[in-house]
Amino acid sequence: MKTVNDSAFVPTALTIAGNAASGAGGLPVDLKTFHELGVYGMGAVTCLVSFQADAGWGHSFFPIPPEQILQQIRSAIQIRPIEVTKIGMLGTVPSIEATAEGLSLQQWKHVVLDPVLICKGQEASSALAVDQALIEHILPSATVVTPNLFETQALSGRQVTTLDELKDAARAIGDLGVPYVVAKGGLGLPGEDAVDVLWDGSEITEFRARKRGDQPLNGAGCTLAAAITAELAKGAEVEAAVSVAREFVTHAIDHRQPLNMPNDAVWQGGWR
Ligand SMILES: Nc1ncnc2c1ncn2[C@@H]1O[C@H](COP(=O)(O)OP(=O)(O)O)[C@@H](O)[C@H]1O
Ligand SMILES: Cc1ncc(COP(=O)(O)O)c(C=O)c1O
Repeated sequence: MKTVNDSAFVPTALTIAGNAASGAGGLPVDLKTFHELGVYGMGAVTCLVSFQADAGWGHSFFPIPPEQILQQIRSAIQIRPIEVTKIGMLGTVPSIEATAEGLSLQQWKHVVLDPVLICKGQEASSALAVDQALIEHILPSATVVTPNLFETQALSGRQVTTLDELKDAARAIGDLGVPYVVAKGGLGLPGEDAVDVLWDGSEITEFRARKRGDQPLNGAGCTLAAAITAELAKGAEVEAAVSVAREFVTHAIDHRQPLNMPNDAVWQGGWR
């Protein structure tokens, strides 16, 4: 590896995620977040997502061939040393298998899994096969997993309607073998605050922010997981990384941008 100027060297993170043409989900969100937090971002695209304005904003989903997903991961780790990766939408079972093979090419300090099962508004039944394959092939490599309320229920097999149930579900997901679980209550639990919980195998820590409005925001979940990834790439411990990421996503929500789509997009710019 060439090193020209060590003081200019910035930490690196790899995102393995889908591209949302809106710029408000997946790989573009991750790279914007990495950049804003001072991390050199690299990317392997797993699928292409676009939205059809003339068809009720339905999703159009196109998977990248599995061998190309593997090739991108191999290429990224050959180009620059990477210790930390974030996994977003994989979308299909073959894509999940290719990603697992890519992960097995080297040791990772942290693998942050945002277990995106479906896009906001997509048919819930399509999540089932993906859910099982993620548990089987990716979860064993993950050091941190960041499920939203829907994904928390899917991964834990429990209904979650209260904060106590969210904590129990986070513990249950930890029992699947993931060292750190960040279960996001977000807008889905009652109360004035959006509450997330971190389960580290022995303690629960709560992270709260006043709810900003009552509409979901495109890119909030990706931004949170990408910010955790960036902080871990800079050497933070997991709890400190989640704390910064919570502040960062709240900033991005406060700077939301309107889209010609049902929900606004978060915007990461202007952070500190
Ligand atoms: N309206 C909101 N106000 C404040 N925080 C929010 C709001 N919506 C989501 N969050 C926070 O943003 C992050 C992403 O949450 P969420 O939208 O539930 O994830 P996802 O995008 O994966 O569904 C979490 O930290 C959640 O608590
Ligand atoms: C490619 C891709 N990844 C991830 C997501 C999830 O994004 P969010 O951060 O809004 O949960 C979406 C949603 O549209 C997407 O299209």
